Parts: sequence; C-alpha cells; structure tokens
Amino acid sequence: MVAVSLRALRKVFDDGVVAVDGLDLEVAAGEFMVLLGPTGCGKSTVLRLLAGLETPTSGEVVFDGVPVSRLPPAQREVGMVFQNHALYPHLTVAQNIGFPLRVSGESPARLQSRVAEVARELHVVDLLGRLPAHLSGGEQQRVALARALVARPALLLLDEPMSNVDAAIRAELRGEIRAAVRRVGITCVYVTHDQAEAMSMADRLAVLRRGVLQQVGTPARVYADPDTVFVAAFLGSPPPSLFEAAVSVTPERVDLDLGSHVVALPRTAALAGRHGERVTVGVRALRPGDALRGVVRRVDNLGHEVLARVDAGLVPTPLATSGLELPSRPPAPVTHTEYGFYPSYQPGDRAPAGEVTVRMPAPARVRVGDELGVAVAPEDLLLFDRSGRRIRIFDAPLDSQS
Ligand SMILES: Nc1ncnc2c1ncn2[C@@H]1O[C@H](COP(=O)(O)OP(=O)(O)OP(=O)(O)O)[C@@H](O)[C@H]1O
Repeated sequence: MVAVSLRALRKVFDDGVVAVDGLDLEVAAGEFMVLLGPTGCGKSTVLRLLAGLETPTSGEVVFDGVPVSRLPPAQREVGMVFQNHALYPHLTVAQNIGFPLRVSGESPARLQSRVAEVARELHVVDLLGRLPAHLSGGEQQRVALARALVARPALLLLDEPMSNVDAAIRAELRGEIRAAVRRVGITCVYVTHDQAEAMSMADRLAVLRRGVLQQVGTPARVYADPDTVFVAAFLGSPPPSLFEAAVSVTPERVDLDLGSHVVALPRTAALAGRHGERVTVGVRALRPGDALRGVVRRVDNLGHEVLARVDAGLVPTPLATSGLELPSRPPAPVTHTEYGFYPSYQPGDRAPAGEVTVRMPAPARVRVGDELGVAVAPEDLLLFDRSGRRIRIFDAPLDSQS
C-alpha cells in the first residue's frame, strides 16, 4: 500500500489543451479515492499520470514521499484496469491472470501460487479453466481485476472499469469490486463520471471540472455540503433545481426573495454584506407544505417514495451563471405517472426551469396537473454567489440572539 501525493500537477497537451490544472490531492495508504467529473474534465489524464503513461508538464507525482514523475510505468508497481479491459480471448482465465507474471519472467511455481492466491481473493477460483467468452460481464470484470493485482502492485488504478458492463449488474458489481479491493488491501484510485458509483464506492471522492479540483471529501460530506454550484448540481439525485433569488438585509432580519415567496434566513456573517445581491439557490428535494404553490408537471413513483416536479414559477439560473457545461437535455414532456425503482434521471440533469422536486412517502395521491403546496426551510437551500461559490448561511451567527 502506498500513499500518493499529487502536487500542483499540471498537464498541457501539445495542442494546448490543459487537461489537468494545478491539482493538489493526497490519497492515504489503503484509501479508495474516486475521481469524479463530466467527460473531458481530466480524470483519465490524472490516472495516466499516476501510471506513468503521461509525463506532467509541471508538478509532481509522489509515492510514499518519493517523486516518481520520471519513473517509467514498469517501475511504479501500479496495476491498472482500463475501460476496454479486454481479456486475451484464446487464453484461459488462469493464463490471463498469470500473463503479467509470465511476461516479467516469474518462475512457473511462483506464478501458479500467485494466480491461485489472487483467484481466491477475487472469487474466481471456479473459473480458472474457462475461456473469457464463457464468462459473464461481471466475471470478466473480476478476472481483469485479478490480472491487475497478480503482480502485487502498491497502487490500483481503475478507469471506468464498468463502462462495458450491463447497467443491470453494475450496482451489484460496485459492491463486489469494493469488497475485493478491501480484501486485497491496496490503495486505489477509481475514475468515473457516474455519481452513484462514486457515492457508493469511495472512501473519499474528488470532483474535477475542466482539470481543476472542485472539492474533495467523503461522499456524504461533499453531497451535503458542496463548495460550488457545479458540485451541487453534479451530485444531485433527484437533480437539483437552480434558481435566482435576491438577498435582503436589514438590521432586524435577513430574507431571501424567491419572487413568489420570501424565506427568512438566519442572521449570519456570511450574509451580512449582501443586501440586494442576487444569488443562485440550489434545492434538491422539498416536502409538501404551504410556502410555494404550483402545478405538478411530472410524477416519479419509486415504490418507496414519490417524487413530484412542481412548477413553482421560480426564476431559473442561466446556465452560464451556474458554471455547468454539462449537456442539459431538454426535459421530456411527461403527461403520466412514471413508475420505476430508480429515477430516470442522469447525473447532471437539472430540474426544468422554475420547477422544484417534492418528495413524499409512498403511497401519495398526486397526479400530473394537480396543484401542490411546497414547504421551503432555510436548511433546504444551498446558496451560491455569482461566481458559483457556496455562501454558507449557517456559519457564524451575527449576534447571540440570532
Ligand atoms: N493525448 C491527448 N492529446 C490532446 N488532448 C488530449 C489527449 N488526451 C486527452 N486530451 C484532452 O484532455 C482533456 C481531458 O481528457 P481526459 O481523457 O483526461 O478526460 P476524462 O475526464 O477522463 O474524460 P472521459 O470521461 O470522457 O474519459 C480533454 O479535453 C481531452 O480531449
């Protein structure tokens, strides 16, 4: 197990693309770190820099305190599984797993014992005699992982390893991969653009945007306490609504004017100097109540709960202000209740303009076209300034009465 430090890491490709821009990141020995971000944000480039497949333009990759940026891949003790982790089709599982050791000239006895050992760890002992064509997607995945681990690397790098796997078994595989990595006991950096994968697998996750680190922390912390509007929007299920509001500060009170409704906010230092400022507000899911009223535009029945999208007449944040370059698909018009165990939302989806999501325990008698009241409490609101940085409204009360 190795501790990894990335120090002011920067990678500019020959065509001028800045893929990684001043990245500082610490990965503790034995930690499972997930790099998360939209396509093109530089995740794979970071992994390739760790593996030694790319050389940094500036900055340093450090393993256990030792700079390794100039070391070739073979000297870094790194195991990798990339998106197209093709197994060799004419070799058995055992031969596939043992392949890296055969190439490095390992003795047959040692090769065999090591293959047996890693096959036990990855639960593929029963598959050793099979050809890859006779394995399920999940089994191929485990074999690829075994092959990456057979040489006892100090660091495991996984780049969207499940992208070729059926969506249906991906959730199960997440748990399997996580458990296998834990059994083996190895530092791991895992790249994905799938927030569910990141949230369920990471010890900590690092959110990247255009090569710049946005936030790093435990999934629970980053989800609940995002530093930027980009992070809030990227880690949202259901997708957050983003809308505009104005702050009003008087000696007595602080209010947030949503247009159709005013919410009293705590009198805290974070808001003191912001009278008249327009802010971006993010909300994930609200409860029924009587603060806002609107018409239900969409209903998702998830079995255990019901999500209703309510057009509450809020002023949507322009995409430019939100800092999101995520593809925003036009919302499909939904004229009926959608049933399903998982929301049909994709990472980066946003609620359509002016709509908020209301979460209700199932069963809930709500239909498209109904009018619904919505509660809004200050705790539901994530506020961001014009640059997209979070305004933490519960920090530092202005006085003891607040
Ligand atoms: N060899 C290269 N030459 C020039 N530009 C490159 C090269 N490799 C990557 N890039 C660019 O660097 C940026 C980051 O790419 P990278 O593959 O690291 O992103 P990513 O977040 O892993 O995306 P994805 O999820 O699509 O794999 C992109 O703009 C990409 O086009």
